[in-house]
Amino acid sequence: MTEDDATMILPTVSGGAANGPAAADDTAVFARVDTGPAESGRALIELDGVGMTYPGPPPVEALKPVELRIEDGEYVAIVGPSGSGKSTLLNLLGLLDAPTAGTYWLDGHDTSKMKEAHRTQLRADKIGFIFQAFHLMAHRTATENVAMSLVYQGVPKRKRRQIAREKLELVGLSHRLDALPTTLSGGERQRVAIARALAAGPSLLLCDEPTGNLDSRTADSIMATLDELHAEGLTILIITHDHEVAERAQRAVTIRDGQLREGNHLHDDGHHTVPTDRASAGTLVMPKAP
Ligand SMILES: Nc1ncnc2c1ncn2[C@@H]1O[C@H](COP(=O)(O)OP(=O)(O)OP(=O)(O)O)[C@@H](O)[C@H]1O
Repeated sequence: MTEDDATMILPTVSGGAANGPAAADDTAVFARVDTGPAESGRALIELDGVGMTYPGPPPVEALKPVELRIEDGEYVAIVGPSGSGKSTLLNLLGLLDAPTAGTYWLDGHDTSKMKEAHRTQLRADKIGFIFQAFHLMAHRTATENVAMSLVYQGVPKRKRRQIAREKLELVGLSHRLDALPTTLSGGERQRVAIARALAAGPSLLLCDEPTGNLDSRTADSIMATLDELHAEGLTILIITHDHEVAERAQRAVTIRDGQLREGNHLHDDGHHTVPTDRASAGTLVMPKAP
């Protein structure tokens, strides 16, 4: 198991604006001092005027400057049609890319002041990723796939394997510890991916269409697992265009043409709108004028 292997766990983001104007001084990581009015919870994610313009040519403003607050322990779905900016937002929230405008606070850290190495470490410490296509390493066992995610944390090999086994047991795969991904069903592969995402004890689970490759019954059981993780206190953010997946979340936010709006407005005929009074204490403010 090498660090090169570990870097393969995350897909690379091409054509983005990483290391753009947001990257600055690696030493400047400020803990945010909350001097505002008392909030009902602690913000895990705060976007302050965060925007993303791909340089092009021609330049594409994929995310207009937005404000978004997600509190620790929330379960939020971001819904939007194709091309609305979901992947752009996911890449920013997951620290896979840096915004070209605004400030992103993750768990009190101003990520826009960080250099890439620091962002990578913060990402490994705080965020677990689940992708539609699982992104498992084909020639590694389930245990190895999970254990590799801990290489960045400097966890000794023996401990990595122990944690991997524990997480695989947690998602119901104690009988498949040494299985290769090709011998697992789609649902089992996604469970390995969930175990991997949980290995480092993240604060945030970022899920990109987690059931997109699964039949409806398997999808339901994966969503039930996410429900349980949320009940145990994990903050979960799902990016999806699937209405049923979005409805399982506590709160929905719609993205359209790079702009955010509270509630599920994926089908704007009014029949599928999730009332915002289902939302928890998190707040979202309409984007500022550019
Ligand atoms: N690297 C890039 N360079 C230039 N434009 C880009 C780049 N990546 C995305 N875009 C554009 O930004 C907009 C938002 O794209 P994004 O991939 O975030 O949408 P999406 O909602 O994830 O779409 P889908 O659901 O189809 O994956 C689109 O107009 C897209 O063409």
